[in-house]
Amino acid sequence: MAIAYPHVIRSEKATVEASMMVSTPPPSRPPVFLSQDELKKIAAYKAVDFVESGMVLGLGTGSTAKHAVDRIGELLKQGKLKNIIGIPTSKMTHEQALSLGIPLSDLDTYPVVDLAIDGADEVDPYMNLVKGRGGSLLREKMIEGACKKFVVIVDESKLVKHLGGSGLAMPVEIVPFCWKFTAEKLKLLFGDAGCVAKLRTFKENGEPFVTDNRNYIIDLYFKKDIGDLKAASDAILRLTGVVEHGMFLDMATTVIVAGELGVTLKNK
Ligand SMILES: O=C[C@H](O)[C@H](O)[C@H](O)COP(=O)(O)O
Repeated sequence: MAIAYPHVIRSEKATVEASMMVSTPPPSRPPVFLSQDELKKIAAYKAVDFVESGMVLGLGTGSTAKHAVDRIGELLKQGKLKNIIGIPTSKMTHEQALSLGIPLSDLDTYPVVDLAIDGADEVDPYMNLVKGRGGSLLREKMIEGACKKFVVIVDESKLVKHLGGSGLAMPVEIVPFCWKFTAEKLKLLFGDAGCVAKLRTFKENGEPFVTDNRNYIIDLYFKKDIGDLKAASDAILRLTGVVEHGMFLDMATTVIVAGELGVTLKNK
């Protein structure tokens, strides 16, 4: 069930409704228009409610997870959280957490993580995810795979009927050696789904995007549903040259979705 925000109006439809209200008496409290970033922040703050003092925390990467890390830093500063150990899922989050004074460690020292909070690029109805459009999928999968609880935070734009359904990238991290060869193999794996495989590059100079682990990313785009996700995952991982892919199957334990009607929590 959705937890509604009081006096919130969002979306084009709601904006029209709000503009029609001009000639009517103003409501006792004015409507609030929430941006996508504000929705991300709402989901992130809700997830931080699950954090308790003494926890070892997986710290996610991306614009949504950034709000959660900021919030954890704030609560530590206020003394409302104590003895937290953060395990960052990227160099970027590492820098952010350091700047906030969050004590950091790694999986070598803490092989079991109490809770991870992270965003996602797509979430299907079974809580399977696409991640890695920011390029951090390998460290994310290692850390989130070691968690007792993995809370995913998204705004409602991330919900899809099936993975790949947004028409946007499904990232695969590969070694740079003979990347064209690996990209071609990936494309051929999903020929039936009308797959396009593209090396991720920087728009400015066309240079390949390099991950925190010094690898490349091949972005897969599907015209059709790829079907059996477990079979797809196994097939990708069997290719020599592939390091990891961005499908996070059966890993999320909670998904928090912030939308125009409120926040929904789905647990496994
Ligand atoms: O590599 C990036 C991560 O998987 C992010 O968690 C994911 O791309 C979602 O990012 P955002 O919250 O910025 O949409």
